Formats: sequence, structure tokens, C-alpha cells
Amino acid sequence: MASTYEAAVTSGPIIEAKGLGVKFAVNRRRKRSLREMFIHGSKRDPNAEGSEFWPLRDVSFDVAKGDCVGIVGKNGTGKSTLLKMIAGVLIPDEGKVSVHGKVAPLLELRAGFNDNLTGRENVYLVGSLHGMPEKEIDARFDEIVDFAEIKPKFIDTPIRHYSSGMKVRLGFALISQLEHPIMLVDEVLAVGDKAFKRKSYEAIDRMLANDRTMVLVSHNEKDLRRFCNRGLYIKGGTLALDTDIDSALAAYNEDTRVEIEERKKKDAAKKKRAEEAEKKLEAEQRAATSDSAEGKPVDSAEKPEGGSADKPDGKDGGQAA
Ligand SMILES: Nc1ncnc2c1ncn2[C@@H]1O[C@H](COP(=O)(O)OP(=O)(O)OP(=O)(O)O)[C@@H](O)[C@H]1O
Repeated sequence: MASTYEAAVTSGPIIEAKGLGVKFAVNRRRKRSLREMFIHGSKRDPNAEGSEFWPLRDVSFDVAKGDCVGIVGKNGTGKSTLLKMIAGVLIPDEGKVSVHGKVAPLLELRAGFNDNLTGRENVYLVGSLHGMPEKEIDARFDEIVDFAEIKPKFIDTPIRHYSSGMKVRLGFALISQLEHPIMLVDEVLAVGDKAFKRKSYEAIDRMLANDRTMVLVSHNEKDLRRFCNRGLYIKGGTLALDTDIDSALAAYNEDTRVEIEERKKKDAAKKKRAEEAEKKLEAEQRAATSDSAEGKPVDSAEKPEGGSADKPDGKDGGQAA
């Protein structure tokens, strides 16, 4: 098989991100894409004020057809945000992302499902939103429900009554039926039980063997190493490394190790300061107790001879003898 980098040269990248950046307003919803509005409604927060921050900025990379790219990094560094920009559900404020092919997104546990619709209705709605003709959904419906292990009595129940495992299984079963060339997966593999995990691993293996391209956000190193050939390490709001998955994970793990060491040192220093302060206080209390046991008035012990109780510096006009 040609290396992914050769594939990129011969057929061009399937995903191209150039100088991508997105800013969020604190306490304010941002502009929504059409797809977001369709799924979540068009209400917009009237509060136009609020400070802004850039979770991601200046992110550029290419993905070649057939690549499986893992995105790694600490919580809150913008991994899901990046995936949403690739999926087109979030519009970048800077730069551009070009995606040459249809995208099958598993970006959230519910796969875009509406809680008030039944499992069956959701399969038809979300399937058709992703371009599956009704006849095709009819033909694949039983397979989807079987794969998801949803008992027949539950398929016509609103999915708000489903467990999170049931929702994620149904979402995965549906999205994995799409024959789109690009699959975006955000953490959903973590949710299913062992048996479902094995099935979804096999489904992903099949898709990757079929020359699909996948971008996977995960904190599970096993999953990342199992599927991905490439790794993007997001750090401090930008792309710190674009390399093979093992090197990306090694860099991330090393940074985490250093951070934990530094935190431990800070905690130890803080604990030491607290212990010293406590010892000092105890010593002062002991001194005060022994002074009062000897009958000395505690305050006068500190007073210079001839000084006044009100003015310990003795500047009350009295002269020290
Ligand atoms: N719609 C939004 N409005 C405001 N801030 C947001 C929005 N979506 C995400 N954020 C913020 O952007 C930052 C990046 O979030 P994101 O979910 O992309 O991180 P992540 O790397 O996927 O985190 P995790 O590993 O915890 O899933 C976070 O600080 C998050 O709170």
C-alpha cells in the first residue's frame, strides 16, 4: 500500500485546513451554521456583549485519503471544536477548511438525534439528513437496529427513554452505514459496553480497509494506536505536532508527566509553607502560654522599660531609664 504521504501527493488531500481559527464569546452563543440551526433551532442569544477567546488558532494540516488521524490533547484544548469545523457544523472565524467528500459525523453521543422522536423516526430523519434515500434506509433498517441491539419493543419509543448506551449504539449503527468517504468520530467509542465495542471496532476496521478516511478524537490511547496512523497534538490552542500517532502520544504524555511533576512540586511547596506557618503559630502560642504561666503579663514582656502600654515605642513623653 502506498504511504499516506504518497497518496496525498498523487491524489491530493481529502481534508485541507489552512490557518484555522475560531473564537467563542464567553456567555454568548456564536453564529450557527445552517445544519446547527436545523438540529438545534434558530434561537440566538440576544446578549451581544461578553469577552471573546480563541480556543484554536492558526491550525493547518492536510489529511490524505485513507488516513486515520487521531487528535490528542488535554481537556478543553479544542479537539472537538476542530472536528466540528471539519464537519461544517461550526464556521471558522479565521482560515479555511476544505473537505473533498461527504462526511459521516459521530460528533456527540446522540448523533444529532432528537429526544422526542422514536428510534425509528430518528433513524429516518438523521439518515435522510445525511443523504440516505428512504428506500436505502428501508433496506438497511433491520441491520441498523440489529447492530445497535435495540429490542423491537423499544424502536418505537422516544429516545429520551433510551439509556446513553442505547443512543450511542443506534447512532453508531446508523452513521457506520453511510458510505461517505470521511468519518469523524468524537469519543463515542468510550460509551458502549465490551461486546458493542468489539463490534464497532470491527466496523471501523472494515471502513478503513475500504479506503475511508477517519479523524478520531479520543483520550483512549489503545483506540488511537489501534486505528490511527497519524496524530495531531493540540496544545495551548494550536497544533503543536503533526506526526505519526505514537510520536504525538509520546509528546502529549511527556508534557502531561512534566505538568504533573510541576503540580506535585507546587503542592509540596504549598504544604511545606503551611506546615512552617503552623509550627510558627504553635511556637508563638507556646511562648505566650509559658509567659502567662510565669505570671508575666504577656504584652508587657514586649514593652521597653519605661514604655507606655498605649504607645509601645515609648514616645509618650516618658524617657527610658
Ligand atoms: N459553543 C461554545 N461556546 C463557548 N465556548 C465553547 C463552545 N464550545 C466549546 N467551547 C470552549 O472551547 C474550548 C475547547 O472546547 P472543546 O470541546 O473543543 O475541547 P476538547 O479538547 O474537545 O475537550 P475534551 O477533551 O474535554 O472533550 C473549551 O474551553 C470549551 O469550553
